[in-house]
Amino acid sequence: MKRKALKSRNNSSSNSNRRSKMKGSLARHLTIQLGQVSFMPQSSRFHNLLDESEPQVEDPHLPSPSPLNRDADINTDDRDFILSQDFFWYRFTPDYITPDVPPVPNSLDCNKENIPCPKSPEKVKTVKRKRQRQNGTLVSSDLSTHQQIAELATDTSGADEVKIEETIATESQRNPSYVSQSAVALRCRVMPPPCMKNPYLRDASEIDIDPFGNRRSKCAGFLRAVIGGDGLSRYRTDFHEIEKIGNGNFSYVFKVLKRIDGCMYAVKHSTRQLHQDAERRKALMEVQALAALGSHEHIVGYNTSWFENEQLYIQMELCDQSLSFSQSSKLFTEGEILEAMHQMAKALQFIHERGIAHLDVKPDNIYVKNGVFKLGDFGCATLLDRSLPIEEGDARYMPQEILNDNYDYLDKVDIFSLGAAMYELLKGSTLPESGPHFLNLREGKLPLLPGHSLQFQNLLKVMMDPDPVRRPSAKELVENPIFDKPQRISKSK
Ligand SMILES: Nc1ncnc2c1ncn2[C@@H]1O[C@H](COP(=O)(O)OP(=O)(O)OP(=O)(O)O)[C@@H](O)[C@H]1O
Ligand SMILES: [Mg+2]
Repeated sequence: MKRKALKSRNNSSSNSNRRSKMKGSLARHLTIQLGQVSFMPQSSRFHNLLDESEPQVEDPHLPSPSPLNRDADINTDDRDFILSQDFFWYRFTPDYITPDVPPVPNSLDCNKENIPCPKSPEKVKTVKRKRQRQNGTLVSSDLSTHQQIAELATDTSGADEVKIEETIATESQRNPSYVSQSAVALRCRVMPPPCMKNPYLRDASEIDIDPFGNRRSKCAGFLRAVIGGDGLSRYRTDFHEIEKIGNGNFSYVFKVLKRIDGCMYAVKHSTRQLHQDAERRKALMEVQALAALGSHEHIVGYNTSWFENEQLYIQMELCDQSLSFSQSSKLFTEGEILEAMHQMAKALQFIHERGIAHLDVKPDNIYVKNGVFKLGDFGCATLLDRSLPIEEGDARYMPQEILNDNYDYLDKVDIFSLGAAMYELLKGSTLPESGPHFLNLREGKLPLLPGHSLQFQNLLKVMMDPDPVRRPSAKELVENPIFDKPQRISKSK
């Protein structure tokens, strides 16, 4: 093991030559390993870091440098360099750190049995210390020769203390096939890139955030937040969090700006860590259902999902609000409710035709976006053929047969729930969770709602029939003549 400290830039000429050689080697190596790397001429301590973290001996496995790289060698000899932030950004995001692919063997190599397999990088012990800067030179008295030292903080003018990070690396971590551990640690300290403005969005300029604010003033907060279980956060890396827009029994939902495309999304993540495999598999069913369904106008759009810190994150289309009373400041008109019901019936027809039941249809899980209704929260979705576990949704919207563990007509469970949800919206107050009114609703006894059309109420009554067979299918519902006449959809009641 060997110990190195950051060097000042006034090195002897022999050191300088050695460094130049190393830079050439490094440039070639990084170009090969990481693809396109942009070099920006600039004096920087990043350069020193890279000097220190790379091997000094050229790797015989590496292909010869391309003419382009040779040029880079020649042109870079006399200068200091900083790898652009994009380099760290795109290449050192943890999700993208993969062992370097060993050189592709040609036909002559096929018989070689001892081509080394890439090993996973070992964990490094990281120690943070504060060091005194004296006359512009770092004091490094207490470091062993086996430690690599990287100066990680920007030296702000006038500051006489800088944070440095000492990464204690074993020789095996210095395998040139990998992104160096120091660089990965450095990635933790690099600020997020600015949020991009999407020029194709007509109202992009109205985004009410300072896209660079995160870099200017909240860096410290970001750094603290970003360091999770594995030290890095895909959520923080890829998204700028705007605000919390909802929370269910199991999840928080945030409005976020995706940095790379400049668009707004909703990201939902589980409230607690999912330690057990079974829990994770259960949680995954939601995204698997969404992904299998694909895109539909009346189903919330799904983008991607990932596990982070033992929580499942789901990126999806951002909607304006849900139909729950807690979120909407106004009561809905009968025309709006009819329209919502028609659109939800189309969503149910779509998912039932694909053999899936939602099992948690309720106003909280129906979202509105630009006047279009969308079914969301597929956390209870299951297969109609009962080949998957069944977890019933909110009891207020469940029919009697589900409460009796009869799962023969799961598609009709959704029809009952939709009827109950629409009845609730028409009535203007939440349905009971138990008691006589709860039982009456399950026996088909719906108190009449004065001021609303009988035709609509009769339809709700048949949707909530105690006998699932007598309830209409989603397809029949979509084709009900009640939706034929042009609906007057007033904005508010
Ligand atoms: N894509 C979205 N766009 C806008 N708001 C959303 C979106 N997804 C969820 N929400 C809001 O977050 C709330 C909670 O989301 P969701 O219902 O998916 O979480 P949950 O924990 O599974 O809920 P539940 O308690 O119903 O099981 C929703 O009621 C809605 O208000
Ligand atoms: Mg929900």
